[in-house]
Formats: sequence, structure tokens, C-alpha cells
Amino acid sequence: MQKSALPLSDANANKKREELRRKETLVKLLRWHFGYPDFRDMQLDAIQAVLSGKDCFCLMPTGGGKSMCYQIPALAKAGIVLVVCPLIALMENQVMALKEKGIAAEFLSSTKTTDAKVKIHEDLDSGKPSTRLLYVTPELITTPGFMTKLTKIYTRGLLNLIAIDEAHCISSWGHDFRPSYRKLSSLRSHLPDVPILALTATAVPKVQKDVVESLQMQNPLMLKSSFNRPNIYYEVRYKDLLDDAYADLSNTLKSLGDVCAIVYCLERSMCDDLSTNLSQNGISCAAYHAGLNNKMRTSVLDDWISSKIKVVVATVAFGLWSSFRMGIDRKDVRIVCHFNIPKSMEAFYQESGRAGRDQLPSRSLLYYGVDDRKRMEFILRKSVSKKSQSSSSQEESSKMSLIAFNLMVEYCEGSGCRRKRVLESFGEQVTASLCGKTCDGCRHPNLVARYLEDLTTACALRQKNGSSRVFMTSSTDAINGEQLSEFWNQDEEASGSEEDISDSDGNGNEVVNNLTRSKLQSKLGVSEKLAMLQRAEENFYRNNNAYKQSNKVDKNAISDPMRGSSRQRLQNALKQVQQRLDNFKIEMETSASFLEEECYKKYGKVGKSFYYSQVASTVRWLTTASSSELINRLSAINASTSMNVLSEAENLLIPANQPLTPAEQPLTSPPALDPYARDTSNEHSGTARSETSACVLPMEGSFSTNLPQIPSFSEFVNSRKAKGDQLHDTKRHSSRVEKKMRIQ
Ligand SMILES: Nc1ncnc2c1ncn2[C@@H]1O[C@H](COP(=O)(O)OP(=O)(O)OP(=O)(O)O)[C@@H](O)[C@H]1O
Ligand SMILES: [Mg+2]
Repeated sequence: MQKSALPLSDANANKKREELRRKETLVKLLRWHFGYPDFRDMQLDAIQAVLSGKDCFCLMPTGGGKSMCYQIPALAKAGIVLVVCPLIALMENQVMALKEKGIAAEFLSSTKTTDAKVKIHEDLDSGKPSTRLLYVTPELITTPGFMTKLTKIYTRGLLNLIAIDEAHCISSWGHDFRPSYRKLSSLRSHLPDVPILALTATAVPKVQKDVVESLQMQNPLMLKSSFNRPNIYYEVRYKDLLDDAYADLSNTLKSLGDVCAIVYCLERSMCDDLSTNLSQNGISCAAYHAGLNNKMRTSVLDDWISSKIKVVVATVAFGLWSSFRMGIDRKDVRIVCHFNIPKSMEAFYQESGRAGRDQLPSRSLLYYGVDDRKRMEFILRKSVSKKSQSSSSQEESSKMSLIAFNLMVEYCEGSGCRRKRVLESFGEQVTASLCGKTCDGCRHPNLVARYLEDLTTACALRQKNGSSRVFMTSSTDAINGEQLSEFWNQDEEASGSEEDISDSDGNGNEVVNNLTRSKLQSKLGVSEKLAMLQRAEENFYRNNNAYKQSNKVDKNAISDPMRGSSRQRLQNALKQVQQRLDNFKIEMETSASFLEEECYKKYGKVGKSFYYSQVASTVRWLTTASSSELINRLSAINASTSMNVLSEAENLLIPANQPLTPAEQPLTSPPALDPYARDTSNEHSGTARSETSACVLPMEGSFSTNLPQIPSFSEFVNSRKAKGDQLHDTKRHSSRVEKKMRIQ
């Protein structure tokens, strides 16, 4: 006998009704807790999959709302959702936001006090935990102590879901590989029935496969949204065609008004330098890099999130787990600038993806320089040759990084739609019409084509002129390991980052021990770092002499506009000094020229980076030196420059046909002795003429100046240390104004 169709369709209808009811419940949760009217894109699919016990791989664009895919399940079912997160700052950020909404979320990390940890553990052990979301680092999860705890929760049937955020970190093919993520593969064997949700915004097919296999995901629902971020306008500017990239950036930020922004740099020195420059131009700004201690970094992050500062200039580096790179959810970032070319399209996408998470129009602006490109190539090649001495798979992954970098170069050096290039690098085939003129390539194709032509011409011309190092290539070729570390301290960046991510197994005693240990290590680290920087500096001085002797470098590498802008920066710093010194008389222009000339004399032949760095050092010195040091130095400059004016005026009285005496012959080559030289003997009194630059030469015999030196890096550090000790010993009271300047 045939079965009636009626009960079956009834069953179908019931199933549909049930599905609808469940969906409505989930939407109600979303509205109630987060105030959003509806789910975005594939959020609901991911949520329903994991609630039904299925594994799910979720690839959604940056800012797409991936967090919601595990936050809603945590509210829909009693029990705990475990979230694995790569950064402590990121966990703090999310937990704080959830707590503000009245959602019971906690995180376990070494930054928590023992008391706070004990409370969380008591709750987890209670059999009826109130915690709904528990955020942990991958390091903690794989410790035996914590795994035992998880197993206990699991056997009580209270572990509902394991969410792995930034899951691309698991793959060594990915751009942010983190070895501790690899160990998460043990989760499946320890906790076999708990659904796993892997979330990422940046995974090419190879990485996706690696993630699924490593986590031993079972027939996961693969959800992949488009990578497209339609609200971001993409643009590239060419440093080599700009007079002053600093000024360009500053003007761009100013033109946008008081908006929230992130600027990414390659090196710490540039990060500090750029941040100082932007601040001097009235932009509310701070630097963020691994050279700052934890407290400073947290304070910058907090100030930025709470809008106390608008612009953060952050470094990006291999293995630097900067909070400004991934996950941090500040919605209204209106512009993300890359001041140096990123190492890959994934990194670029991740970083530029910090913009416009509120879906409102935003911008990605990349400053491309041929120097930067060559420097990055050098760094990547260097890491290839280093790694090729280890294993062949590492070698392969390093070679891949060079290939990945080439895509980034094509993004900058190619014409046409930039958006299309971004999407194609993730394997997404689109037509340029998708862009709708929201990139410079589509909106101003002729202009971009002209820029590229100019860039090619400029490069060809320089090469034709036989300039040995128009760009950074030859200078980077000449950089040895130690010098490289001064520019680009990968190990140091990585160790700095450890402070953000390290963790224990959550046991109170161990936390205390670890804290003490890590404090000792970081203490040791600082002196080691200083020793290393001093070595690098000494090395530089040695090599600088070699440079001078071989005389191979191009004298024109630092352009006049560049020098002009340095003079302007110094002048701005001098204005601050003048205010600080109660309007002490300073010849602004001449003093700025004098100081710039000193920087140029010292590093002009070596290259832009060293020169910039010395200008930054001088600015730093101007803002941190004591009043007496400043007055001594500036009086001496004033005196020597005014004597020079006098000498020029007197020269005018010499009849044109009268031969100059040897002492009056203009100097044709730079003075032999470097005014910044590390020898601190009082060299200026008797031989002042040969030791100062031609343009500020005081008249022999008529005036003898004694110019206090601007210290080199190590002298600066040591003198500050000595001053600190002295202050500590004598508890001497320093003036309020001076203190304020030092804090800056
Ligand atoms: N359905 C929704 N409607 C409106 N806004 C939402 C929705 N879901 C999430 N959001 C908001 O979108 C913003 C970005 O979400 P989230 O931080 O989860 O992004 P993400 O996908 O994790 O990005 P990233 O890859 O950069 O970490 C958050 O402010 C979040 O509250
Ligand atoms: Mg996220």
C-alpha cells in the first residue's frame, strides 16, 4: 500500500516552521543584545551550523562580523563557548565590549591578577558556570593543566563550541603563521564531539585546506564570502614623485578633519619620526611599536580606542602581533595609510581592513617608494638565504613570501583597477565594473598612467646617470646583519610581541612565577637590546668611514626639498624650545639650517634613512634636553652664525681682485672632523674652523665657540640613564615645564 503524501508534507512544513522559529529566536538575541536589526551575509548560516553540532569554516572579509558567529551561539545555549584568540589586547577589547552589554565573558591571560583568575576558575569548576564566552590564547589551551580543565567541562556537557579566531595563523602558508596555533590540532582528539568554528578574513585556498586539515575538522560547512570591501577607496601615491611624503601625509590627514586613522610603517625609527612630525603639524597622534613597554603600548591603544588620540603610527613586521593589525574593532577608522609597502597582499588586506568597519566610506592610501620596495626585497631575500640553511619547507615558504611580495608590487606599479588586483590575489575573479570607480586606477586612469610613466622615466634617468645608489638597493646590500638589526630588528619585534601573547596554564602560582620570570627576562632584554643597538651604532660608524673612503655613494640621494622639509621640522622643534625657555632668543632659520647641515654632513652621503634618523635624533634632543644644555648649545649656534654673518659682511669689503689669504679660502670639501663624533674631548676651541661647516665658520681668532654636542643614540640613552640615577639618588626637584617635555 502506498503511503499518504500528507503526513510527509506536514513533516516538511513542521520542519520549516521550526527552522523559522529558531531563526526568529536568533534574530531576537541579536537585536536584544547587540541592537542590530538583522544578520549580515553568512552569519546566520555559520551560527545555525555550529548550533546543530557541525564544524564550520568561515571566511568573511575584514570587519564582516565574524565574532558574531560565536557570540550568538554562546547566548543561544547554556554552557560555554571557548574562543581562541591570538592577542591579549584583542581578547580584552572583545571581553570589555561584551561585558558592557551585560554578557558574561571572561579571558584568561598572564595579564590578569591571581585573584581574578581564581574567580574565573572557581566559576568554571562550579558545574554551573555563569561564564558564556571564555577567551584564551593558543599557548594556554595546549598546556596540560588547562586541557584537563577543559576536559572536565566537556565531560559535564558544558562545552558547546570551540571558535578559532584568525585561524589563518595555523598555516605556515599564511602570512601570520604562529607555531602555537599548530598545536590546536590536539583539540579534536581531546574533545571529539565539540563543533569547531574556524574564522578568518585572509586565507587563500591552500591556507583554507591547511586550516581544515590541521584542526581535523569533520566535513565542515565551508562558508566563503567575497573579500570585497566596497566601502574602501584604494589609492597609491608615489613617494619618488612627491617632494615631501611626510608633508603629503600630514596634509591628507588634515584635509579629512579630525578623523580616526592608522598609519603603518616598516621601521620603528620612521614610526617615531613620522609621529613626531604629524604631532608637530597639529595632528593628535602617537607611535606604537615593540620598542615601547607594555604599559605604554596599552596606554596608546586605550587612548586611541577612546578617541583621546586620533592617529596611531604603528610598525608592521614579521611576527609582530600588533593590536593594530588584526581584530581590534574600532569602527570609525576613516583612513588607513601604509607609509611603506606591505610584505604581501594578505598583510595589506588585513591592515587596510581596519578602515570602515562601520561600513561607511573610508580610504586605503599606500605610499609606494622604489627604495622601500628594494628594501623589502632585500629583507625577504635575506630571510630566504637564512632559512635555506635550515629546512627545505622553510626555504619554500620563504620563496613564497617573495612571490607574494611581487603581487603587492604589481598592485602598486600596475595600472587598472586596484580593487580587482586585491580580489584576484585571493583567487576571486571579478570585472573592473564591480569597483564603480572606487579606486584611483578606475577614477583617474590617465593620471595614474602618467604617474607610472614619470616613475619609470625617473628610475631610468637615474640609472643612466650612473648613480650607484639612487634607491636603497645598494645601501641595503651593504647592510650587514647588525646594521640590519638597527633598521629592522625582527627578533626584537618578535620578543616584544611575546609580551602580548605569552601565557601560562592559568594556575595562580605559576602565573606569579611566570610574571617574575618575564619581568627578569624583559629587564635582561632591555640591556641586551641597548648593547645590540650600541654595537649597531659602532658598526655604523666603522662602515660610515668605509663609505667615506670608498666614496661610492651618490651625493644627490637627498634632495633639496627633503632638506628643506628637515629644516622646517627643526624650526618647528626650535619654536617649541623657545616657548619652553621663556622666549629665549633663537635665530630660527639660521639655527635650523645649522642643525640640518650637521645632519646632512654626517649622513648625507650614507643615505636618506640615516639622514632622516639623525634629523629625528636632533628633534628628539631638542625636545628632551635640559634647559641649560639647550641654552648652551643654542647660544653657541647663535654666536657662531652671527659671527659668520659678520664675516660675510666683512668679505664684501674685500676688493674683488684682491687674492684671498689661505685662511680665507673657501672650504671645498667637508670638514674632516664630524661634530657629532663620539670623541667627546673639547675639540672645538682651538680648531674650531676645521670642525664646523663652511657656512657657519666663525672668524679665526676673533671668536672661539664651544659647541655642546647633540649626543649619539647610545650617549643619549646612557646620559638619560645616568640622569635618572642621579635624580633618583638626590631626589632633586626639576622644573614642571621640563618634566612635561620629558614625558612627551
Ligand atoms: N549583523 C550585524 N549588523 C551590524 N553590525 C554588525 C553585525 N554583525 C557584526 N557587526 C559589527 O561589525 C563590526 C565588525 O565585526 P567583527 O569585529 O566581528 O569583524 P571581523 O569579521 O571579526 O573582522 P576582522 O577580520 O577585521 O577581525 C563590529 O563592530 C560588529 O559589532
Ligand atoms: Mg575579528
